Amino acid sequence: MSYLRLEKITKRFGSFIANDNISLSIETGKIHAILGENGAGKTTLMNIISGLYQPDEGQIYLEDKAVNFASSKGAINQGIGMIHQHFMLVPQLTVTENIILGTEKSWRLNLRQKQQEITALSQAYKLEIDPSMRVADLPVGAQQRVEILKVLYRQAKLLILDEPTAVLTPPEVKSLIAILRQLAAAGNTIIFISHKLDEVMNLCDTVTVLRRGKVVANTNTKEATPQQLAELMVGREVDLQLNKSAVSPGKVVLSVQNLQVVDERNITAVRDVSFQLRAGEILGIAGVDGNGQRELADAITNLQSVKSGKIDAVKNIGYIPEDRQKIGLVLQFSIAQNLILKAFKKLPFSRRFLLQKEAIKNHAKSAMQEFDIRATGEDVKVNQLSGGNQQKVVLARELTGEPLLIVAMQPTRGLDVGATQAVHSRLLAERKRGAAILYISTELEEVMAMSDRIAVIYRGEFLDILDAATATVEEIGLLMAGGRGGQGGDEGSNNS
Ligand SMILES: Nc1ncnc2c1ncn2[C@@H]1O[C@H](COP(=O)(O)OP(=O)(O)OP(=O)(O)O)[C@@H](O)[C@H]1O
Repeated sequence: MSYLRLEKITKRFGSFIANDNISLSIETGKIHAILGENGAGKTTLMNIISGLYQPDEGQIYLEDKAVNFASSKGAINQGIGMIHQHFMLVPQLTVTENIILGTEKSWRLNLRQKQQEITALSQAYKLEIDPSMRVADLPVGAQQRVEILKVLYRQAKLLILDEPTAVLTPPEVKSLIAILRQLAAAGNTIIFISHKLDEVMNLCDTVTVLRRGKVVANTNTKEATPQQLAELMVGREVDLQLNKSAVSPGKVVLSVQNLQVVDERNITAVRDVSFQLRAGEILGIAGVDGNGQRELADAITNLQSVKSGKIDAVKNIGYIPEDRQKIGLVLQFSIAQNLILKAFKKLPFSRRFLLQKEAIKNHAKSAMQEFDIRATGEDVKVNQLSGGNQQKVVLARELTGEPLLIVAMQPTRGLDVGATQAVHSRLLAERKRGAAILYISTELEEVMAMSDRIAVIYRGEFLDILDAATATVEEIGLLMAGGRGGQGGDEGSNNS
């Protein structure tokens, strides 16, 4: 029997159709993937299933019964649990407090009893967690387990996970996959949104592919190849291979000597780091999240002061920060405004202190075309864009103006296969032009494919700098875990 069935769901934002006549059905106990390009309508559809939005047309059925949710509370009451991409936990509260938040009606709260209940629940589903810990002190993977426990505590039977692996380290991804398999085996139904085709192939039983708001395929994953799914998503042939040409490095563009940086809590985040980066070269930085990458990138781009050591860098730097919502974008501004954040005082955007509307508009139009930013117009506010399209706005701004140094931190996080491929080839073209690139990513395969040399960062230190042509996954993987082996599950020194 189908647990969830959608019939002809349509959702419009003004004249824009985000979900167009969507029908699909998921059987009880199955793991179902939703695939689609950035802006294809995946999150909108999930928001409808979880009661946050109401469809303009169409009907939702749970176990063949028609249901209508007036709010997310209504959906939760019917056993639908949404695990968001950006966690909705209160960092200052403990795991237990976060889980029971909003569910307790009684005045007399027995926290110890609740803690025991939550321990039992976490053991039943093998969701390792200490219920008395403060959420702020947990690594990202553990915070996600709290989110999952929170919906299980509310007796969710259908769990929706929106790009759950985007923020996880490889060991955390492995553990999440095991958890999801177990939840499905226990009779829960799961919807899994991801841009990573290998994860979808490995984990999911069935898949729906969306393109521009419409269903283009409903199929069993076993009956499809990653290549076919990618092509269904983007509607054309895609080349999943990178074509990297040989470039001989030029003059030194960035030189870092004995750099020490402390984080916001005054803890040393970058320790005695030294390296040089030349024009036309990509230095990859591999490492588990939270090992000083962000502080290093912020120091090089002048966003964070250094404690000691020296950075000599060119002035013209493009920075793609990790957290686009906090430092990459002004969410209340339009696409056009965000695209000129760095250059609004300059010609042609400003003349005698007057903003030049036409020039700003034309610039936005061509950037949107070049970077394939999908929106109805350049005056759309960035907070109305899908996650992937927000990332493209940052890329478009930072790569315009031929920067000599590009610091790219997780530049493809949240991007679909087509956009990821476009970013990779764009960065390789920038390298060919002579830009020096610092490519920081927790995705080992991506670092290996893009880089000329690879530095491995662990607890703020560069443990080694290897030649990408000869380095092996095993070698780098071992260094990422501290180089001494047996620490494969390390989740980093902090949870930034
Ligand atoms: N509140 C809103 N107002 C106007 N347009 C919106 C709103 N929410 C979403 N959209 C538009 O609907 C489309 C679908 O967005 P949605 O977030 O569902 O995409 P997605 O498939 O989840 O993309 P991504 O992979 O980038 O997260 C996008 O073009 C987006 O700009």
